[in-house]
Amino acid sequence: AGCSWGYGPKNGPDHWHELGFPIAKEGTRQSPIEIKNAEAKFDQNLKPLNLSYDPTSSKSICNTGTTVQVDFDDCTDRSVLTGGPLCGKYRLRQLHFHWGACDTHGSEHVIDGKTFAGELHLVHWNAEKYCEFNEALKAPDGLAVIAVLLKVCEANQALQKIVCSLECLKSKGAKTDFKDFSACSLLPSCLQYWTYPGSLTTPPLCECVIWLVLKEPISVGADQLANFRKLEFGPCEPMQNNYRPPQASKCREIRKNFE
Ligand SMILES: COc1ccc(C[C@H]2SC(=O)NC2=O)c(OC)c1
Ligand SMILES: [Zn+2]
Repeated sequence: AGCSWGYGPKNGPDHWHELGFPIAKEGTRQSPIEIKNAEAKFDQNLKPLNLSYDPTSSKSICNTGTTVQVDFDDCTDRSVLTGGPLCGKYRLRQLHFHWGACDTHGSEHVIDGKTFAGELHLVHWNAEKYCEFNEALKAPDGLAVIAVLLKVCEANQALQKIVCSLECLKSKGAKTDFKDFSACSLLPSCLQYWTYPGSLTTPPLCECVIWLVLKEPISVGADQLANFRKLEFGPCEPMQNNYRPPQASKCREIRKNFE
């Protein structure tokens, strides 16, 4: 088997199509994209996002080798997302981050030409319509991912519990208990969003995601973000720039629930 995908010069986003994921090049709804606010259409029928997260549903936090990820118990409807453009109940499965080598870039979505220092993804799947996550991956409405942009300014108290756990997650595969974490504490106060049909932003790049990109970023302290960069992809390879750049919009409609 060829070298596995990653974010390096030989196995990064520009190579994913030749590493077994042709959809990277041939797909019609690949993510992330650049969001141009003026071209997004206000849709009065878009409902507010309705999040009901049970903090006791958080289980563990791990270094996946490409990001740091908090996993939740998604066997029942303990933490769910409804509303927005969504039909049905989407269960929170995991949250993870993307960030840069420096504070000027690192986000996956780009807003009117502006890149952010990083991006938080809260991954949900349509457990009302599909029996299991892997089935949802094959469906155009299988997943709903909330994207929150990270801007470097004051430290973020809600992030601190994650930042403190990073020192024991340096190596790929490291994992530790992560109980009683309130995912909603990471969200900004304003939940206005852009929404568009897209994909996973890493292989297998399935075109199964309804994206919900929040307009309001959350803050992260410069030294908090510096701690993320101490994680490793692999031995002596600092985990940074683990983001895919924007992909062709291919005339997709982006809607927003604000004027
Ligand atoms: C095999 O299933 C997968 C594989 C990868 C991811 C993670 C991707 S998708 C995203 O939004 N950001 C990422 O890094 C995933 O997430 C739902 C599901
Ligand atoms: Zn992601």
